[in-house]
Amino acid sequence: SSKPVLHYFNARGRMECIRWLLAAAGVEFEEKFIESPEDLEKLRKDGKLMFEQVPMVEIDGMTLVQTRAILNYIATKYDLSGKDMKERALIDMYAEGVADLSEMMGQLIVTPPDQKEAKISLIKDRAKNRYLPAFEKVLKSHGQDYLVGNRLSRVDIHLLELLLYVEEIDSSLLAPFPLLQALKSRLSSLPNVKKFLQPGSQRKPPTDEKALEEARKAFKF
Ligand SMILES: N[C@@H](CCC(=O)N[C@@H](CS(=O)(=O)O)C(=O)NCC(=O)O)C(=O)O
Repeated sequence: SSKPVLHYFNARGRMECIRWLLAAAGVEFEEKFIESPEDLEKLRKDGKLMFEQVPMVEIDGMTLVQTRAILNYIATKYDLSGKDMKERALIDMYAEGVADLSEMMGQLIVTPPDQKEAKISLIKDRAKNRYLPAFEKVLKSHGQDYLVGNRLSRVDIHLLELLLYVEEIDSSLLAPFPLLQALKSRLSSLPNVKKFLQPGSQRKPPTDEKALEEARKAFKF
């Protein structure tokens, strides 16, 4: 089928931002879930995983791995990476900031219980005092509806995804940031995003111990 095919386990992990970007671009995609070590081994043996790892996306005749490379390809293809070099530089800069906080949050699920509390308070501190203020300031600086170039780009989608994760941890964290709250509701009502936010879409729930167990089984970590 001409639809992209996403290979990953049935959870958020590193693939969720790719699901978000495709959905926001209005691109239908298929998913092949890795549910056992054999599933992963087969992909490896078939030479589909350049670094023996997933996420892997089959798109336009290519077998892409490396999350950022996949995101870059999708963003460029669907005109979500700015109109020129300077917009692209801002988009990349902001997207890396989103990725840094997302990475901290993504590690929570594999943080030993005795370190979880400390990790959560560090994440809340970074969100409240470093990352969210930085994005609020960008919106305040230009008064536009999107972070870059006054039109939708990949970083709006990445930030929306992050804001939802921040709220999952502590819904009061967005309270000091009215422009981020407004961005969140504007983006959430874009038709493609609204659809992805509905129950029954390919958006994944928070990773619970069960999903982690599944991944551990398949990845033997
Ligand atoms: N830099 C890679 C890292 C990918 C990665 O570490 N994948 C893990 C799975 S997960 O961390 O995304 O859940 C993997 O395949 N691990 C198996 C292995 O490295 O042998 C990316 O961004 O895609």
